[in-house]
Amino acid sequence: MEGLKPALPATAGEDRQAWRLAQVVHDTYERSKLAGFLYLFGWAVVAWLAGAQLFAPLPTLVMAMVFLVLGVSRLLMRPPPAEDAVANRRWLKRYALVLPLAPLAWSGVQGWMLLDPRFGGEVRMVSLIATIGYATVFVNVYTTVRTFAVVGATALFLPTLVILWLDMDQRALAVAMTFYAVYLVGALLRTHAEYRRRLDLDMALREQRDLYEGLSRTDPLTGLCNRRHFSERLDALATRAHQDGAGFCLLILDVDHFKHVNDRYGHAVGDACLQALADRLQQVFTPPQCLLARLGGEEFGVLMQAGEDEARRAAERLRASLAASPLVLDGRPMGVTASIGLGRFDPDRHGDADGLYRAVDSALYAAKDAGRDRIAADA
Ligand SMILES: Nc1nc2c(ncn2[C@@H]2O[C@H](COP(=O)(O)OP(=O)(O)OP(=O)(O)O)[C@@H](O)[C@H]2O)c(=O)[nH]1
Repeated sequence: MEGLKPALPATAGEDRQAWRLAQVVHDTYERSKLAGFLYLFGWAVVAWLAGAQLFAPLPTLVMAMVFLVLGVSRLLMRPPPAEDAVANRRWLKRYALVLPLAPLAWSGVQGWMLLDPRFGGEVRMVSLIATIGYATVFVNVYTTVRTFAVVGATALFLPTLVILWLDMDQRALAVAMTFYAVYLVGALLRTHAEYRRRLDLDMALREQRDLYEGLSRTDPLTGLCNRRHFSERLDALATRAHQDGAGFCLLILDVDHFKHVNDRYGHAVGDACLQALADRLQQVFTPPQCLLARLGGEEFGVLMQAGEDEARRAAERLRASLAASPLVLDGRPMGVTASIGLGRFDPDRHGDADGLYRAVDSALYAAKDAGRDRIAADA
């Protein structure tokens, strides 16, 4: 059975961290899930251009299979549920091992193409352009985690750079590629910083939304739910009761002669009294079984996922507690009593949430008429 916990306004620090982690995991997966197949495509193009399937059929096929398997393994590594921070952390660690494998394998075939004259100058040039392209994609796409981008781009670029620098005939290319590598480092730092800023902004917006959502449901004086949220939950419970017969009770509590408190001690003391009463109510009607709200003035409502007997016992506990020990305001005792109306939702009799509310309100008035400080049930 779904609990009746009130929605909390603020996002806790731990929750914030988990959200951020889940976002990084989600973005990393979405950006990279198909990129692994780019290497397979690149290899198919250069191998076909060079006719590698004719002069080295087995290595050509093996490398194609390697790129295929690495592409599929990325695709299959679906992220865990966002709320499971431990699983998300584990996923990132495992992904950090899988992600650089494809660039590393590409680096291997790139080295082969540079060192084996059968590939020819044109194919070498195409493969170098592909290497530059892959490294550029890496620093732009995997900036979700800076280490991913650094390790991937290094795996792609470094072996090629070393081979080019060692070959006296390729010095011009080596210089050009080195300049590009330096540019990539700058681009990586910038895109990573931009990604972090975007996450910060998303987080701030999410917190603002949570805050306003929380405020729109909360009574500012007592911190309990407000009438609007209470009515929504009451409607939802009544609708569900029609569907699956899940029973629940409504209690409406009204402080007796509250006007006297205000008249005698002033409005500020009256406010403190309502706050102290809200605290006392929370000791008796606890979530997730109960949802508590201030309906307005000195009137409170309780939704309780329980039968009528249990609701009546809880109401009696509250009434007895108020009678036995006064509220304490600033160290001073303040004795108040309350009248309580209660009723269990009966779809046939009440029809809908409004029907139940009217019936319980009548029970409350009956309790007032009968002398206050008592509980009356909807007949
Ligand atoms: N301090 C304070 N008083 C409030 C607030 N809202 C309503 N009240 C007061 O609550 C009192 C309600 O008075 P009545 O409706 O006559 O009810 P009562 O005096 O409790 O009498 P019974 O309900 O018949 O037992 C009024 O004096 C209102 O001014 C509030 O937010 N703070």
